[in-house]
Amino acid sequence: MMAQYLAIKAQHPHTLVFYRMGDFYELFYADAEKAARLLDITLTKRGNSAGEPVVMAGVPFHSVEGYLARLIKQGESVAICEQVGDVATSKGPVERKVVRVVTPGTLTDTELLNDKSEAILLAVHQGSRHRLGLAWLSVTQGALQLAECAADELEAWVARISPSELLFSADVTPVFAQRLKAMRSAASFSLTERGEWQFDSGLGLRKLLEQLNSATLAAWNAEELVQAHAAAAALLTYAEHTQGRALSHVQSLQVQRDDELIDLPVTTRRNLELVQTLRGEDSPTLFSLLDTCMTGMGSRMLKSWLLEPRRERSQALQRHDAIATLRDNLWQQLRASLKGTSDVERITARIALRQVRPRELVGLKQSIERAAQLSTQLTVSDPLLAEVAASMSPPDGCYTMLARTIKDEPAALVRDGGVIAAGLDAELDELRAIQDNCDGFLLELEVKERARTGIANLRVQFNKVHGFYIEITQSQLDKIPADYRRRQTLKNAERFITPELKAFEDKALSAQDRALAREKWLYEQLLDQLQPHVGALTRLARAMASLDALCALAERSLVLNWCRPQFTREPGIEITQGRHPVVESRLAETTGGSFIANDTRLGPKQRMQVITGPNMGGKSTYMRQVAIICLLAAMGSYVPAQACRLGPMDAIHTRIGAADDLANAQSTFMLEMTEAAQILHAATANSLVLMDEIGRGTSTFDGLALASGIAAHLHDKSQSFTLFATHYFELTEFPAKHHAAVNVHVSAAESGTDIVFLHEIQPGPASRSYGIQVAKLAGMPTGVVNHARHALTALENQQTLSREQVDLFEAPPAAQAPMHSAVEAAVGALNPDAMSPREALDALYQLKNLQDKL
Ligand SMILES: Nc1ncnc2c1ncn2[C@@H]1O[C@H](COP(=O)(O)OP(=O)(O)OP(=O)(O)O)[C@@H](O)[C@H]1O
Repeated sequence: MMAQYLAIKAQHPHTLVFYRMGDFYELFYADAEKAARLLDITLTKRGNSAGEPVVMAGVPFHSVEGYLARLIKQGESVAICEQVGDVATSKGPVERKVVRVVTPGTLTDTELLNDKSEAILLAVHQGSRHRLGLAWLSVTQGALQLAECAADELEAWVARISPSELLFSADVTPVFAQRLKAMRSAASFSLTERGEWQFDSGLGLRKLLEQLNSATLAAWNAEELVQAHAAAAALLTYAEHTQGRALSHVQSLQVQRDDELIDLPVTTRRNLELVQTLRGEDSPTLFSLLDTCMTGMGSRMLKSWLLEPRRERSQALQRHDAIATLRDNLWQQLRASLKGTSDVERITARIALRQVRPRELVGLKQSIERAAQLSTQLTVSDPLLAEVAASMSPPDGCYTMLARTIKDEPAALVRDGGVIAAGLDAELDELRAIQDNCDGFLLELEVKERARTGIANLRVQFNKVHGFYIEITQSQLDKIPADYRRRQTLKNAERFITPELKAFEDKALSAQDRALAREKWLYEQLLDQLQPHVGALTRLARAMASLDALCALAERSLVLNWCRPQFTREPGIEITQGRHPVVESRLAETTGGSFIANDTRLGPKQRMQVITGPNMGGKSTYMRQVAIICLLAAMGSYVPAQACRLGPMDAIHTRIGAADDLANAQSTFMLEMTEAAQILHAATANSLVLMDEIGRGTSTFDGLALASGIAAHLHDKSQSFTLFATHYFELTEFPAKHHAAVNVHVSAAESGTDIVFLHEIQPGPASRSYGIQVAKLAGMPTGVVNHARHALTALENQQTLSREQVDLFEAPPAAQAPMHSAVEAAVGALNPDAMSPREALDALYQLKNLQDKL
């Protein structure tokens, strides 16, 4: 047996092998030690193999899901090795085989998956010329996605795709491998290395065509993406390897191009608390507020809309139209029908993978019935809803097939029997009848034997271990007939069997085994018959999910009093009485206070607001609310405002104070500057940029100087729509010299030495900063507050005396032409890809000459 185990283990060296032995999955040697540590289970030693005791640990098979979940959460993968041979006929150890490999990115078990998020498997191929190929999919969703990007964009892509597991080739460069590891520690996905031969673009193209059952990828615009094909090869090979079969349900492909989506960098997702709070919790976030979906698939769809808003706005417009239609009462009826529907998307994937459980099929049957009901409720002219209704008409015959085949309340597992409905199969019905007649036969036999032996308390019974028997108490033993054979002795009784009872037992037990085998066979038949419907069921699932997400948005818009946004061709952001939805609902829940709504006007002539005002005044809230409103509109939702008109948008960038990133050895200031630099490089005239107190991580002068430089760059070069909150009063002079910038401030009122926040955005700069009043509010000891007041007066007096007029915004003197500019210009003109080795050598000599002349 150990030889068999070691052969299997050799094929799965990096995976924990769960080796089935009777009612347990056993782990051996290093696997056992690791599992004992991770799962806190007992390590034992048994027997001997190659002169050493075998170290092992085991988990009971019926509770394996819980253990798997814990291991996967810790980033481990597990190969499930089952007995596939027949125990009765096997000589030596029963044949065993790895039937599937459970890994973080390829989970399909409902128990192991989070309802509201996908487990995504991503393969990254390091191609030539700094191009990377990406391919990803969620096995339970069956939608393949491809993309190619420049090498330096990988972090942003990975952050957006948010994989649970990332595959990379064994031959990537060490620097690339290092980058992947850095990303892993930031986002906690597992990294899986695969043989380089699996990242083959020819293989990828073949596999994609096979999967899509097509002769070309032209229809998907994916023909040229050779690097992505290579990634797809590794992705599909690995996914098939883990499932132990081809993924027949993966029938759709989508190519993502980086200029199609509104760029939401990692920092933006974090700072806007889209799906996680800054503390890493699931709520309160924008998503937790939005997600009132009735089904897990609806929630997942909604999340993908939120995190992947498109620049092109026709889809968002369609959703706005659909929400407008649903708001007329329809949403309530529809949600009532959606309530309690099963996760058709995941069930369908599990049908394709032949892992589906009987009760899931009952759920599917009921959901198909609901879908039919929903599509009749959806007789509206709205194009998107009409499309949803059309996709929801159930595949022909599917419902009847399920209804005829599966019992209404089947057992949890096929191996337990009691799954297939009566009346489907005559043979099964007959085998079941034999078992059902059992009770009657036993009663009859009991009466007969009592009469024959004259033993009044004689009992005929059955138990799983000993089978059928006649039980006679000690005192009556002298009355037993000659044909009674002893089966078992108890303290006060003996158990016997007779030839007649034995014959019945054989028949009944074999009927039970045969019925079970027949049920398994019929179940497999059903899975075969369901396979052709997988495509239609996937469409139905996606339609239901979209409808659920749209209904949730309609419900939110009514309950939270949101309005329909308008899109304009002209650039600009015009929000009337906008609110921050999460802060607003938190306020209502906690203090019952009402949120102060604010207007925002940004356009070509007024691109930047310099925002000042006291701490706690509401600057961050205001800036975030603008970004959230833009994002909600772009995803197709209504928005928390009275009115809203938005021009085109390509990105939302945010630089908002963050804690030290100790894991990556970056100080607060370094992080602040890195993030700001990234924004300055990426932002365009159609981007929204939020800058919150930039420069505060260093000395006042350095910080102020940097902040003014950054503001000038955003105003003059990027020309982005910018909200720039600052505590540097000097910056309120910025708008005087920059025509497209204005001062606004959050209002506060003083009463005596205290301060009252009004949270209103008003034109003009703030008059002062109220830092000391806020510290007092925060419970700072009176001594410290008095000391600070005194020190502040002294500082202010000193500054007035020595104030020299410094023009912060004066353009720097034209930088002297650097010594090597001619060399730089020549280097800039080179195109290495287009040069022959000879030309490259000549160019090198020319450069050397140039430098000598300088
Ligand atoms: N418009 C508003 N209406 C009602 N309450 C608000 C509003 N804006 C902010 N608040 C409340 O004030 C608190 C502080 O807001 P916020 O963090 O935006 O202030 P801030 O000006 O950015 O402060 P700091 O400068 O210290 O970062 C919020 O948590 C919220 O409770």
